[in-house]
Amino acid sequence: MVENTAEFSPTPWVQDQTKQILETGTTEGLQVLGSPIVLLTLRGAKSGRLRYTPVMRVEHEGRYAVVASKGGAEEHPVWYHNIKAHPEFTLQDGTVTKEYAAREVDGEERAQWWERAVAAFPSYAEYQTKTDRQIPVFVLDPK
Ligand SMILES: C[C@H](OP(=O)(O)OC[C@@H](O)[C@@H](O)[C@@H](O)Cn1c2nc(=O)[nH]c(=O)c-2cc2ccc(O)cc21)C(=O)N[C@@H](CCC(=O)N[C@@H](CCC(=O)O)C(=O)O)C(=O)O
Repeated sequence: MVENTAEFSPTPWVQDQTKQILETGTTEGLQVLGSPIVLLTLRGAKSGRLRYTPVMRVEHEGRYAVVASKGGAEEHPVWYHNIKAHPEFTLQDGTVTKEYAAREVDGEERAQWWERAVAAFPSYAEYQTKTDRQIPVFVLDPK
């Protein structure tokens, strides 16, 4: 089945940022509260459809972290399940799109990447105070 595009988020502001990335060809200049973002293209856990999912840019030496914060909501974002079901996907940073393999991290490795995530987007620390849910962190290794 040839897919020429993925689906957009039903959330208007998220859809707008995604469309801006596709129209300009870059994530450059797009921010949330002053911090840069990147664009994931994930495969739905149940539908198998491709879905554009922008997240904050957390990068260190060519690897990225993706934080399933959903603003500190009580439940994980739905896309958390998409990554668990299909951990290999593309991430676009600037004009560059590459394949990564994601793995959920815990313990010392999670602590290290959580520190990097909060440095990149300080609101993550506030989101974690809003919920008893431990906000999942995925590390993306280049394929
Ligand atoms: C509303 C729902 O959203 P969600 O997946 O819960 O994700 C909520 C948000 O996290 C998501 O919009 C993020 O992109 C928001 N967001 C961030 N969200 C974060 O959690 N962390 C971030 O760092 C982050 C940064 C960010 C930056 C820019 C921006 O525009 C948005 C940003 C959604 O998109 N539902 C769709 C898709 C549902 C889906 O993926 N279905 C799966 C099944 C999933 C299952 O197994 O249940 C399928 O297709 O098979 C729908 O209802 O049609």
